[in-house]
Amino acid sequence: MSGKKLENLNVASQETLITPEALKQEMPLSDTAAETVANGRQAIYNIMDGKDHRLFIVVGPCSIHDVEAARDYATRLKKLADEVSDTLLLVMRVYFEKPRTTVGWKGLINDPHLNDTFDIEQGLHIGRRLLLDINEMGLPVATEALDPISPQYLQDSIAWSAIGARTTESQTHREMSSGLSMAIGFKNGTDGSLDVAVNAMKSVSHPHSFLGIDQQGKVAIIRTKGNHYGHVVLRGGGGKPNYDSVNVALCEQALDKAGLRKSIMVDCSHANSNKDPAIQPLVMQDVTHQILEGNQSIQSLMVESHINWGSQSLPDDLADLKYGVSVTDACIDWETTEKAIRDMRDKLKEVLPKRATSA
Ligand SMILES: O=C[C@H](O)[C@H](O)COP(=O)(O)O
Ligand SMILES: C=C(OP(=O)(O)O)C(=O)O
Repeated sequence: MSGKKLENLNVASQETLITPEALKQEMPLSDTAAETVANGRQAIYNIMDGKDHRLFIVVGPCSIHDVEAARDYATRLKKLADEVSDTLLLVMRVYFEKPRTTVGWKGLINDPHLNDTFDIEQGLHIGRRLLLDINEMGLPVATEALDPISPQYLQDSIAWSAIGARTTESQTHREMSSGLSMAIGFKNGTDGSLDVAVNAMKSVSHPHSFLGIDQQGKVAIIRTKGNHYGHVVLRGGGGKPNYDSVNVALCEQALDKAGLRKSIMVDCSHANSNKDPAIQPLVMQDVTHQILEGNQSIQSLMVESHINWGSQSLPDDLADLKYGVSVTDACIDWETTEKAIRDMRDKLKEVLPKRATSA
């Protein structure tokens, strides 16, 4: 046997993490919270199957960095969700894992103290506590499934998941999604390509076998049944939006050709807003107009919204952080969110119950 060290040459250290089972024993879902998750998932399935006339809207901060502000936001959103529930199903965007173009803060689970200490075990605890509390309020939750291990710790409390533009083409993420227990939205690529999302939907509906971990944290072969509730998320890309009626029609054609469900989510942010939050309400208005004009395939929207407008860089002294302002992409503020959602509800209230979806 060679004495040469050949592995882990670039690994600085390794630590064993709490198991998914132990975290869930410490922080179990209450009956009320479990009901919120199950009802939220079923309502989304019903919308996608054309059995529920409502639109679902994934709305909330680009990322969660302050759990108190997230609870404040959830309390406001729950009130609004109840008010518009005859027309819109509001699901709170609770994103803990941020895919970065190059480097940057990777979210609350990876670095919960926002200071490069990467206390992932604490991040899982803080994240799970928040998910339980929001579900306890009766508000269903949406997140991005980025890390292939973390779902075993958190996905029992999630009603809808996204695969991001940077990972829709990744086999690992498609395999994982084929086993997730909720509807999954696949973003088009950052260059605007739709093919990657269409291919992801094909892949995810099939069973897969791959490496993962079980509830005891042991490496396992995971064998999945396939997920039949994949759908496309149009987020724009390559410097161009794709929420307009021409791009939506092209997307419908591509889905039709591939024999896939014609269920489209429009992401009002990212390349569809050129990352300018002021554009998001305009995208919402455009989508409303498309539905009034007879569109049948847009079943959901995504909106990046926080308590206060815009974004901030992480300051050297965290005491300088502004309350309720995103530390990743810029968001619309709460007043604008309420207004845009109420406008949408008022305009679609009579029309949606009469709409025959094509999904
Ligand atoms: O939604 C958030 C960002 O658009 C995404 O995580 C990429 O961020 P970055 O380009 O700032 O790294
Ligand atoms: C990273 C995100 O979006 P995208 O994958 O579309 O860039 C997001 O929604 O937070």
